[in-house]
Amino acid sequence: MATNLIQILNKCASCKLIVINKYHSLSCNVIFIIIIFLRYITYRDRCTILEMSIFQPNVKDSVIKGYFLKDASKSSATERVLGELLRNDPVYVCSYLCGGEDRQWSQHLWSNTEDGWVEVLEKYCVVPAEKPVHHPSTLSIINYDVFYSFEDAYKVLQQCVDIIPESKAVLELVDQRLESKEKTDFPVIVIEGLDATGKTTLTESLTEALGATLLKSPPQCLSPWRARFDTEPPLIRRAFYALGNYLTAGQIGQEARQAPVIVDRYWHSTAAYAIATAVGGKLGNLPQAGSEVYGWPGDLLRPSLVLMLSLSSQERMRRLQVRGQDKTMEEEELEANHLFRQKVEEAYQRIEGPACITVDASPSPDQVLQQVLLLIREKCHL
Ligand SMILES: Nc1ncnc2c1ncn2[C@@H]1O[C@H](COP(=O)(O)OP(=O)(O)OP(=O)(O)O)[C@@H](O)[C@H]1O
Ligand SMILES: Nc1ccn([C@H]2C[C@H](O)[C@@H](COP(=O)(O)O)O2)c(=O)n1
Repeated sequence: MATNLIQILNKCASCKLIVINKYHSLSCNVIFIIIIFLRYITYRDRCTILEMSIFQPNVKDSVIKGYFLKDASKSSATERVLGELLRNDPVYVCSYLCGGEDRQWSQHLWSNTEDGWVEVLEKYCVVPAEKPVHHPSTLSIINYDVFYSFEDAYKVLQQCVDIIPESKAVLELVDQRLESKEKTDFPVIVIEGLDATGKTTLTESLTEALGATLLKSPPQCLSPWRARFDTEPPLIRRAFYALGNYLTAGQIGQEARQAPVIVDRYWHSTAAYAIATAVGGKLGNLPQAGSEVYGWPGDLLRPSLVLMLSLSSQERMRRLQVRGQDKTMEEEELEANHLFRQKVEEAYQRIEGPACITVDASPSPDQVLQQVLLLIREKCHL
């Protein structure tokens, strides 16, 4: 990362300013103001803004997300206005200067005093560093992209009530959720997979074949708010889906007293999409198999069996075209980004407690059904 910073700095010609803010700790209002302001000055003064993170190599939760602002103007207006905006908020502000005979870059920390932002005397040299073992995006997945307890996801939506009024309605529904026991009387079978792999087709035929109850995550009762939360940043969006799983878990607990339950998407989807989105770049950047990010939340009902439908990308694309429905943003991303699709599938396969079993979804609907019924009979003794 330090190398990246140096590469960026070396392309800079004059004094630069970096604003790093900790997304978790800043109120969303402040973040929006900063973004609007940055867009405004970018437009006016030809500043460049890059998303940026700082982190200690291989140290968990050390990633701090922020912005790198490359300010081409000679005036100090940018610093002044930013100083005003950030007066009362816990942000780190640093500037980078290139100087001396060796033209070395140095980092200068800024401090928020009664007289405004002032540079502290201490300064640090910017030097290249070894490539870290863990990709920085994997150091802050927990409780930012993936939530491992009801409480952690709930807290996020609670903090959003002022800026996203819909959160209140979601929290009210979640407050009335049914409690689920650890063990269910009848088997609970989850069907997972990328879009258009045949989940709806299979879950419907399975439900009929087994005389089961069909449930979904997120559950139907969250539908009015789903599109709203889909436009939010990952922290909020993923907390919404995490809470959806707890609502579905309550329904599973209730329904599995009377009959087997089939579930169309559950925790594997929530975690796999979130991890694949959070991890930038290549497949190898995913946290290694066995990492705690692939663990199951301790307080979420565990299904008896999780099956992941897998298809070649050509056949999946063909089915998407035949279906011809509107695509969600993430579906579009899947089409455009083969790498992302691979990362989602790989993350699915690494999730544990229970792990998913991959099913070849390319045969005819009836053949897939028969194959899955065999697996269910073998694993769940149904
Ligand atoms: N085994 C199959 N062989 C051929 N076509 C199939 C098969 N299963 C489903 N399809 C077709 O592929 C399309 C996508 O299937 P389906 O809607 O069941 O997928 P899905 O995984 O539920 O998608 P999404 O997650 O986007 O809702 C549909 O047009 C469906 O009729
Ligand atoms: N339990 C779930 C279900 C869905 N999601 C997210 C992951 C994708 O962004 C999208 C896919 O859903 P679909 O378009 O197939 O309805 O929803 C999740 O995070 N958790």
